[in-house]
Amino acid sequence: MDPRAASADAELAEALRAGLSDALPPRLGIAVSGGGDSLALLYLLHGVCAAAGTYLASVTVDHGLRPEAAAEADLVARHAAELGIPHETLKWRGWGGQGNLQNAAREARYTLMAEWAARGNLPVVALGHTADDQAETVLMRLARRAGVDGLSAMAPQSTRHGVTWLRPLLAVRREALRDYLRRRALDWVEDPSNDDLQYTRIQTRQALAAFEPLGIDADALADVARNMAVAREALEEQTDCTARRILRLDAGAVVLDADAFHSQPEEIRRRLMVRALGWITGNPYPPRRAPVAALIAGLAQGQAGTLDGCQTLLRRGEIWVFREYNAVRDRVAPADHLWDGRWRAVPPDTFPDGAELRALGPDGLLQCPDWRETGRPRAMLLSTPAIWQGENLLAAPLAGMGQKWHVQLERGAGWINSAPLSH
Ligand SMILES: Nc1ncnc2c1ncn2[C@@H]1O[C@H](COP(=O)(O)OP(=O)(O)OP(=O)(O)O)[C@@H](O)[C@H]1O
Repeated sequence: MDPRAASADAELAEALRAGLSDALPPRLGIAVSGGGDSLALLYLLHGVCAAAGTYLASVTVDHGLRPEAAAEADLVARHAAELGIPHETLKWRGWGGQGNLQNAAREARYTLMAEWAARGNLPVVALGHTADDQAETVLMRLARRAGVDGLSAMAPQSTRHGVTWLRPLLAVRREALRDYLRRRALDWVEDPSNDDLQYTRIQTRQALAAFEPLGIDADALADVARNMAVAREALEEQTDCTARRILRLDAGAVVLDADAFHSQPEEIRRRLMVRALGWITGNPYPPRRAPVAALIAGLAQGQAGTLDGCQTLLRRGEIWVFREYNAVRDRVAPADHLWDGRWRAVPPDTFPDGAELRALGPDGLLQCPDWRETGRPRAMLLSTPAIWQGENLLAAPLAGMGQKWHVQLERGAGWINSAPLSH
């Protein structure tokens, strides 16, 4: 091999090792679309895994959206066979013609691949995202006016559907991977949608080329993402520390010391509020910045507010964030089922026939003479879980009625804070 090619190969292997940072797991999966990035990763990882004694298995999802898809999956299968790597093709035929096709295909792809990984006992799966993908993601996030989190773009390691996804090529340019394949005379698939301007990612790719003369190239934007990821980690750590000091959980609500909260920097206040809302609703997507800022500004003036199915109010120097009654008033579940995605009832002995979980509401609260002794705001108690039999209130444990019943939160404090908190 000529020395320049050998040194390009060595550089790539080194970049991959740096991208893997941690030791390889004993069993690793790899998702290969047949495109240049993931095919090069297949060959690169084959070498690294063989040296490390790691078992490697590969997968391709055939979305059935293009006539060539099956042949492309076969191409990957042949490459894998050549290397002695097990390969499986998973077929997706679930497109119902509704909504955004790219999003539906991606969601289905990750679900299918996670199921494959679970079946094959592969807790970690590698993906072929490159510095170019990262840069395009940063640009697309700019269009959405992202902050530090959004501009951190894709993480080198993330968990989804119970699988750890690795992106060891995030610092490697797409072209370097194609050169690697060309040096080996290996064919890859060019996705024909690359020429199709209707997809934002493709438009972004082309816009990036226009920025290059200004020094805003893929390497620069991938660096921005890394810088933002470091800043994000510091902000999260600061949010953790602050939460441990000024936040407590009470009966499914989040309670914050108001003075301490308002003396925090704006970004920490925002993160605390977003965590509180997310812990209550279970929604992994944070609300937009502007309404969160408005909610916090309102609280500083002593005003109650609502956002994302939650309510906030200020009472005796504390900010209460809790489920909004209107968001759960129509939610009904059999008493032995989960209610509002997070509550479970525990009966004194067995569940009575026809017992249901519903919000306590104003009528129920009238039947709880001791509710004031709980120290909880009235508005908050309205949305707490109560056990009903028709119109008959059997118990409202969080409002001090029917003490033999209990209600338990399924969602642990870990959702809001790494520190153990009581509820
Ligand atoms: N059909 C597929 N089968 C297996 N793996 C795939 C498939 N499509 C994509 N991948 C994996 O995902 C990586 C990223 O692919 P691509 O950039 O096309 O996906 P995306 O949809 O743009 O991004 P993301 O999947 O992160 O949302 C590939 O390098 C490959 O590892």
